[in-house]
Amino acid sequence: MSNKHEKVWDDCLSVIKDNVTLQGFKTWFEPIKPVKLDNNVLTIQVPSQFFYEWLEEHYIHLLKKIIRKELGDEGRLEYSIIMEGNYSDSSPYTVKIPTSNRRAIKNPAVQVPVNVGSKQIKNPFVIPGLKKINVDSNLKPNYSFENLVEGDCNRLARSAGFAVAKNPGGTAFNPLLIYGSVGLGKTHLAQAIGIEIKNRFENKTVLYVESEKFIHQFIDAVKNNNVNDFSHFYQMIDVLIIDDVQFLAGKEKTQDMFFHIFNHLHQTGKQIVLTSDKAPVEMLGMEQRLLSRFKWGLSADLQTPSLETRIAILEKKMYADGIELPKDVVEYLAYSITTNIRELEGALISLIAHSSLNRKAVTLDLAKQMIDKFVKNTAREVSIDYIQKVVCDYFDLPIELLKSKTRKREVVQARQIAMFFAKKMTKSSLANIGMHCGGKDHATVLHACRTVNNLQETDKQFRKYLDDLEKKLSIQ
Ligand SMILES: Nc1ncnc2c1ncn2[C@@H]1O[C@H](COP(=O)(O)OP(=O)(O)OP(=O)(O)O)[C@@H](O)[C@H]1O
Repeated sequence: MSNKHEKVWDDCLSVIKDNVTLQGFKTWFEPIKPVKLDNNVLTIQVPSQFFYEWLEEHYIHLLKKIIRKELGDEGRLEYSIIMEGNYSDSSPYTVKIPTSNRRAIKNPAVQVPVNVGSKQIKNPFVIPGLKKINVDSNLKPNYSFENLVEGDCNRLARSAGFAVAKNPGGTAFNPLLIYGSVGLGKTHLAQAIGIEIKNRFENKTVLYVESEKFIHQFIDAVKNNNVNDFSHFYQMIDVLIIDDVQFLAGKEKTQDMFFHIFNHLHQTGKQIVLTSDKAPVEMLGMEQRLLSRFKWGLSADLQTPSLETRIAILEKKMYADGIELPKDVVEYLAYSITTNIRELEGALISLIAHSSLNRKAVTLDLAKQMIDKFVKNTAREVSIDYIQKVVCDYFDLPIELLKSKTRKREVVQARQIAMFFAKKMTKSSLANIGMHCGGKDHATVLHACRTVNNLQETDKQFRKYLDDLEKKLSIQ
């Protein structure tokens, strides 16, 4: 016949089983051993301090309820924690904390002495680094799939991400590596996957972590002899999202640890999502065995968005924030900032802030002043598209005509002017300019530039057109 403490714990387990997922039960309750029952205090033995913290963070209410039910209002629970590397040792240390004492965990400054044989340990609840991990809370609700505008630039990565979210760990895209240059939406997409998984599979543990944080947690774990807890923690995750994995380059020990975590997760059918600013082939300082694993799944890149996608992103953002702006301002922003969506959003925000602080309406002129300052330090030139748009607006012509092969006089002149400014204000080759302007060759562009130069010397009205247009196009 089992002892009283075993019987009580058995009864507790049968209630717990009905209230947690099977996976949660296996992971967090099966390893627990009841130790004793004294004066309505049930002591249970848990495999590590981290394990104890986890129970307190995630199952406190359930445990309290059950203990009260089993042992009455005076019932309490105490943990006996097995020290690191001592799993089956019979000399665990006991944390004399009832389940209701959460202060010790929430506030690391609280000193709680714990007896370990004759030694006193202070702050047994603080596992530097690990303390800061808050599973599931690292997902920002705004970074959802709904808010991620789809375009040619991200179609593959986005749909692979969505497939992963529908079936985490169950597709060939494991790991899913999303790469691309700065500010193109890697974090947004990686988080969208996490959010979608949480929406679809409530019980899955999703963790988003920046690689730098992972590195620091690991360093702290080494310093504090908590490496087992660290790896145990990461091996429990169902969906591990590591952002900016390129920062692991050159960090051999961390890569080693990550390699083991990766293998464990992959073998147990867990999903891994990685982001990087480089393709795997370009990641110098990364161990070969890790690189080859990165290539097991799918590497999908994010490209710079097209003009239409940039406009759609701005419109989505404005809609979400309840902002309305004149169409030409939105277009100007999208035309001006081409390679970084974060900058594009930043420009929009500064513009709105500036206009509301100074109580000025947002006009194209204001946008120009602001944006030109905003992107001063980034390599920037007006695009051929923008020049064509401004020229067509000025002459009130549809842009399609300018891009067509028509030889109507007024269209030819506008086209030549657009070519002239494109040559003057962009680094595009003559051939490229020609291609944008009705599929002309480089000689036609050269001819256009000469014609415009000649006309501005001889025709006053024509020179006025050029001055007006130059002002509109100018970057201060
Ligand atoms: N397709 C998109 N639709 C809507 N917003 C987007 C899109 N792509 C990026 N963004 C927005 O652009 C901003 C920058 O994106 P994010 O931080 O994900 O870029 P990143 O590639 O991770 O950058 P970094 O390389 O600096 O880490 C975010 O506010 C994000 O919401």
